[in-house]
Amino acid sequence: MTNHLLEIDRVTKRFGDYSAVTETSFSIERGEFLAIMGSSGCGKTTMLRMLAGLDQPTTGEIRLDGKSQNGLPAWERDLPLVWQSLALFPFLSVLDNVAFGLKMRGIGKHERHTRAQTWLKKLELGEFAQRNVSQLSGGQRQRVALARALVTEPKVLLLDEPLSALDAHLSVRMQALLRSLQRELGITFIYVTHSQTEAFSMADRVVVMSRGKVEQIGAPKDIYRQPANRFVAEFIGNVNILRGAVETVANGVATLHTPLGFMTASTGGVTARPGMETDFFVNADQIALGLQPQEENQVSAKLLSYKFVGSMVTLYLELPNGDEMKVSVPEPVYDRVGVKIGDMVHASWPASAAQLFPVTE
Ligand SMILES: Nc1ncnc2c1ncn2[C@@H]1O[C@H](COP(=O)(O)OP(=O)(O)OP(=O)(O)O)[C@@H](O)[C@H]1O
Repeated sequence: MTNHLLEIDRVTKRFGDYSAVTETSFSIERGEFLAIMGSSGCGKTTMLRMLAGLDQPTTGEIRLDGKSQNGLPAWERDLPLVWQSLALFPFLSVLDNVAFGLKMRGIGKHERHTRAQTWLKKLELGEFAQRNVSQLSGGQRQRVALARALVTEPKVLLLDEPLSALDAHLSVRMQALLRSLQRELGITFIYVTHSQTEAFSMADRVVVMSRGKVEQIGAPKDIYRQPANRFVAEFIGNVNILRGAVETVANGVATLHTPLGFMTASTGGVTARPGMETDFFVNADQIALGLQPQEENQVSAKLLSYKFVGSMVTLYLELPNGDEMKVSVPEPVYDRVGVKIGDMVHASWPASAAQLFPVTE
C-alpha cells in the first residue's frame, strides 16, 4: 500500500511522432498543493489532461491510491478529479453556473443558491450573481470558473492557469485566497501555471518541466536556492551562471579557475575532481556591491542598467570578459552605494553564495 494519492510512473504521451510528455515520473501527496510550471508547450496541460482521464498515456502508468487508472475514463474513477474549466454555460446566470454542480447532486434550490453566493462573495463576484456570463470580463469569467469548481469542495482539483487573466493586484489577492482555501478545505490542488510568482507563492512543491520532461521537483525555496541544472537556473532567473575548471576541493568548497580569475564555490554535494570543467551559479541576491570588494570572490564591473522590482533593485553589470552579471539588492543598499550607469563597481560574494551544478553525464 502506498501513501501517495497519485503516482505518475514513466509516463509518455505522443501525438503522432511528437512526444509531448516523455518518461515522466513523480507523485502527489494527499492534501498537497503541487504546481506544474514550465514555458509554453512544455507539456503541462497534457500532463493535467492525463491526470484527469481526458487523455491516456501512450506508455507508462498513472495510479490513484495505488490503483492503475490506465484506460479508465474520468467518470469511472473512484475519486473524481475536478477540472477547473473556463467553459461556462452561456445560457445560465453567473449564480446558476456556480450552483450547477450542486444541482447535479440533488441539492435544493435555496441551499445551492446560498452556497453559490458564498463562493461568489469569496471570489469578489457577489455583485455579478444575476449577470449572464457573456457580460463578464475575462478575469471575472476565470473567477466564476473557480467558484464553480470550488463550490462542490472536491477532494482533488486540477487547475489550468486559473488566474492568468487577472491584473497583478487581483492575482496576488486570489493567490492568497486560493492558498488559504486549499489548506482550510484540505483539497489536493494540482495547479498548472507558467508564472513563477504563482507557483512559488502558493505551492508546497513545484514541478519544473521543459520539453515534456521534468527538470526538477522540490519545495519553492529549494528550487530557488538549489536549481538542479542550467535550465532551471535560467528559468527561475535569479542567478548568474559562470564556468570554470576545478583546481582544488576541500571541505565542500571548490576553487575554480575561471576567465575572471580564481573563484570559490560550494560543491553542493557534487563530486568535483581537479581538472573538471563545470558550470556553477552565483545567487544574484547574495552579491554585495561596493566601491571596495567585501567578500572573497570579486569582480570589478561596469553598471549597464538597472530596474526596480518591488522593493529590490536589479542591476546589470558588464564583466571584464564582456559577460553580463545580475545583482539584486534592496533599494536602500542601492541608494547607499550610489552607483550610476557607466560607473565601475565591485561585486563580491562568499563561496556559500555560489554552487556547482550536479554533473550530468
Ligand atoms: N492533441 C494534440 N495533438 C498534437 N499535438 C499536441 C496536442 N496537444 C498538445 N500537443 C503538443 O504537445 C506539446 C505540449 O502541449 P501542452 O498543451 O501540454 O503544453 P503547455 O505546457 O500546457 O503549454 P501552454 O503553457 O502554452 O498552455 C505542444 O507542443 C503541443 O503543440
